[in-house]
Amino acid sequence: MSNLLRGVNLYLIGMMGVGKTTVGRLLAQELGYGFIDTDDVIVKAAGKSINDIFTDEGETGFRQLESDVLAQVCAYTKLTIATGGGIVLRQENWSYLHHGLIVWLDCSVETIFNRLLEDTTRPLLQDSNPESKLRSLLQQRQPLYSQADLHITITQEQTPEQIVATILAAIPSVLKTQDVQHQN
Ligand SMILES: Nc1ncnc2c1ncn2[C@@H]1O[C@H](COP(=O)(O)OP(=O)(O)OP(=O)(O)O)[C@@H](O)[C@H]1O
Ligand SMILES: O=C(O)C1=C[C@@H](O)[C@@H](O)[C@H](O)C1
Ligand SMILES: [Mg+2]
Repeated sequence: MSNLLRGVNLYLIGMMGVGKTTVGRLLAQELGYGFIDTDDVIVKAAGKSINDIFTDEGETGFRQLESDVLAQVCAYTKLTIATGGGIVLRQENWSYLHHGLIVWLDCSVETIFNRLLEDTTRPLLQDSNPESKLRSLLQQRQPLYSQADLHITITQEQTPEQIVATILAAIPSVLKTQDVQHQN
């Protein structure tokens, strides 16, 4: 599989909890690519948790760190990059994302809500009504996520391995479109 993308980076975007980190790690193995998670890089660089970054520097401070990390990461090749759920919010980030192939992982709010019920590491979900917060975030972000090259809809039952197989099977169709575009 290592030749499938010819070294072009693959960016996973989508709502928090959809599985970008989980799927991205496996996908990188299948592609023979390195794996990077922008949230992890931010936490290491800042020396504190995402919750603490939001508390100390606000969402604006976090988004700046996120853009800085993305700008650095996109200088490399042969990477699968799991992004944070809000990476799509800043327009400048799109110029970095478009260096690679962008895959939107999409699933229902119910699935995300069930997965993150006990999880306190997503500051934007520390809300009196996290399910409604998820719905409004998705409504706001859907037009942005839909700018991805590939839209992969996943069901609650699909395993990470099955999702990886679905993505790998869909990649050639997108590459063909891009090749055709280059010829025109
Ligand atoms: N296909 C799956 N089936 C069952 N559980 C899953 C699946 N994918 C991810 N999970 C679980 O859902 C939770 C969230 O997954 P993950 O951290 O990969 O999401 P994410 O998209 O990276 O979220 P964030 O944007 O917050 O980083 C984790 O507990 C993970 O184990
Ligand atoms: O959806 C979001 O805005 C976020 C998702 C996570 O990946 C983290 O980047 C952070 O919790 C913010
Ligand atoms: Mg993640």
